[in-house]
Amino acid sequence: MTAYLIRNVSVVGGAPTDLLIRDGVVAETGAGLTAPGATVLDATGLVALPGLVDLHTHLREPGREDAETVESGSRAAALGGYTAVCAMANTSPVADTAGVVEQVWRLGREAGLVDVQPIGAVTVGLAGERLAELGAMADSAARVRIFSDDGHCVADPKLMRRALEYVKAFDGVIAQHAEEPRLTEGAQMHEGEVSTRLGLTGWPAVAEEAIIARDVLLAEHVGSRLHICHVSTAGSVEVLRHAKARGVKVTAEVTPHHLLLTDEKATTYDPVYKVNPPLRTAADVAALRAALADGVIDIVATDHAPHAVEDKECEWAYARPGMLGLETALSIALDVLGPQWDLIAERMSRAPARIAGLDTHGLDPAPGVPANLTLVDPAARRVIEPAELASRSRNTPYARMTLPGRIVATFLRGEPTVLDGKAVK
Ligand SMILES: NC(=O)N[C@@H](CC(=O)O)C(=O)O
Repeated sequence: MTAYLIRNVSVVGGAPTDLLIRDGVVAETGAGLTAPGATVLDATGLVALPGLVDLHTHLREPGREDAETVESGSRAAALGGYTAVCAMANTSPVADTAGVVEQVWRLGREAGLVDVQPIGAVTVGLAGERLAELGAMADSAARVRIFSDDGHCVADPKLMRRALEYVKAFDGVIAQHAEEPRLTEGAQMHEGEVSTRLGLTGWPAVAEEAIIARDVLLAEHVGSRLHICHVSTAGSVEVLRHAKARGVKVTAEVTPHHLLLTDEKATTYDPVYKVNPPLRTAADVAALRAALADGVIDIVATDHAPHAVEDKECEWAYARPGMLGLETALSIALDVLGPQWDLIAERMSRAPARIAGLDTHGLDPAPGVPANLTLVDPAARRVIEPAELASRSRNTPYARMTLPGRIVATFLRGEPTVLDGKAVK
């Protein structure tokens, strides 16, 4: 194994120091280290963060390998500074059995670019009718701890209650896609002034808020862990604030796009801006940013949702919802939060690792810690060119935008997956 001596790096925003990486761990830190035989990287001006952890990634394999594979999504993740991603269950077949989650887990190991932690479906086929084999997925080689029907809401309150009760046995968590389906029938975008102007059927904020309110009460009642996917409204933030003040075991994520973009984008009729939940108003964006800063929202999760060209470059009504996220998330966080490195490390690495139970991730670089880390150049600016992305899909909402920050290197267990801003394999 090659040793790496990273010179003059700011660890999570601290004073510059050297980091020696050897045998998969951070072996030493301090000024002026020497290490004969080590590969030296001059990291002057760079910031080292614990490798980012994405709690919400769609890798599309099995089933839609034309849009993404475990390998292409893993490469996109590494280039985005990630060392672990949690793969959503809405594949084809659905990841609702030990066999499918083990397949995804094994493909992740073979790609070897990030740790791929499969998420299991809550209900068979995401159909919302009966519970999937949660225990078998938990006991499988993939050791599933997060369960989600993401893309669909677990709408039946009795099933949701049973799922919450069931996963307590292995400290699991139910990640809810909060969308009351009766309130979003035919919805095309956020329900509000813009949808009225465009004459498009709206997805009202209350469809999200009502499910979150119900589920925090259920989680409190049964004493279970609940996680809320892609929170998108100011009202949801208030419900979560209330629940957390009561001591409910609830965590929540926000996506980069909900921190930056608004429903005004729909006026372009460009389906790249169609996403679920939809882009909301500027007031929602402001509330989400404040909640991310004060901790009511625990983490940034990408909801990386690759889609093939034919599913995106069509009329708005026929386009699939979803946006790419892995290769741009850190830049959006930097844009929105500024160089608050400790906050970025907390919201994009430490907290998601804790929620997912990934105990070798989310640890600040320090002696003895597994060398899962990323080096960021905060001064760099880059223009997003869809054709240059590692994802198999092209549906980024940031095409040709200039964004701050660049991932220079990523290390997974001491081996570089990205060097000089390029994937190593
Ligand atoms: N977030 C999205 O817009 N899309 C997700 C699933 C979903 O939540 O609809 C996808 O899998 O494409």
